[in-house]
Amino acid sequence: MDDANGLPPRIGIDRPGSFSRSVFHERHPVLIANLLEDFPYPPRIRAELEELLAESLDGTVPAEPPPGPDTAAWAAQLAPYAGKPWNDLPFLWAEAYFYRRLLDAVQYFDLSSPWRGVDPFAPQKGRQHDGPEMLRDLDAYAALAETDPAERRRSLLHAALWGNQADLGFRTNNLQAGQGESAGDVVVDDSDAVAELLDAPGHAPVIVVADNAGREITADLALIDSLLETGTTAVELHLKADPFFVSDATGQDVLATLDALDSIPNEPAGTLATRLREAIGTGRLELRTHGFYTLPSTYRELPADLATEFAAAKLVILKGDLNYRRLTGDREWDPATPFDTVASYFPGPVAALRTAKSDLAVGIDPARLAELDQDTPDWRTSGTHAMIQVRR
Ligand SMILES: O=P(O)(O)OC[C@@]1(O)O[C@H](CO)[C@@H](O)[C@@H]1O
Repeated sequence: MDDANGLPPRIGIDRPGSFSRSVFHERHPVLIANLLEDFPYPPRIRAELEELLAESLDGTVPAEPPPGPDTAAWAAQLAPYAGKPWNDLPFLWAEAYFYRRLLDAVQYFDLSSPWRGVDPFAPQKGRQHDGPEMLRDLDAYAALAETDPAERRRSLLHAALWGNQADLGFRTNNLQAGQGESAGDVVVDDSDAVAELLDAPGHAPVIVVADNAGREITADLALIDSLLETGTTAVELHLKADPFFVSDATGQDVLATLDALDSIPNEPAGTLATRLREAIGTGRLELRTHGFYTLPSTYRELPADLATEFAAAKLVILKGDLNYRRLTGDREWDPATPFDTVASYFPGPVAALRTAKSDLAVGIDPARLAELDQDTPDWRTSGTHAMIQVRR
């Protein structure tokens, strides 16, 4: 246990052979190479990206916060880490800081730059919109049209779960083409508890904290439409304010998804887009964002305004691996630790929907854990195993 707070130590990036270290040493070089291929960046930006990569592999953290609208928040974040080797940083903190510095390198917040506001990951996200996998997802969606609404909601909950497999940061150098494109093994499935919470009386909103753009946000939007159809009064969809972790969804990405749904020759997809636009127009679906989501903080450090909203919600649905890491603090938990215990501090009922893509796991039955570790040793990081976990 970590002395200071009675929690396990935070996962680091220093251990040779660890997944977290491979993200920096194997995945990030590919990520930077992809950016340099996708954009005709000028020499200054190219150099900044390469310098950031080199610094993150064996440099130290500078004291100056990156300039931009969130400089004050980053100044506070940097205080304990300035001057330290990147190698000594907690994984979650280091990754969030890497993505923030990447935005700085591509002049995303620079008011005097023509590159201001250009999402460096837009080409990668956009390629998902009319790809064969998306078309297949939407055919599967269309096939649900005649299903009973409660049954459809259940199917769409699982579609939203597996949509998380389509994370582009993860695909940078993990999945081979054709691998991991279908539902795999749901290690924990608390979907009945999700349904009970959704069907509880009352008009409090359901909050969906989004993860990735493309196929995942498409599945999330289909789920949200189904929530609104089955009695949920209002839904808030919480998005990233700025590009983050390659494919994390912003408001811009939601709009691009609605346009993509309209342009695909699939009638149920088109009518889904129409209903979603109406729901946004009437306020039943509210698109939201908050600076918290692009900081390295965990959900234990929720700002007061978000904590109040979460406490008042009927249910908060946290999508994806990064939200799971933030919920659990990205710590070296014994995987058998009950989810209820780990998430006990959360201000209201919470459901985590996540495909496992990092070393972290909690709430796993010990017998099942032994079986998984024996039969599929890479189950925690391969994206082939998933969980729906609930704390009421
Ligand atoms: O939140 P997501 O999209 O499900 O996953 C985020 C992710 O790609 O980022 C980390 C490595 O970059 C991994 O923990 C995880 O696989």
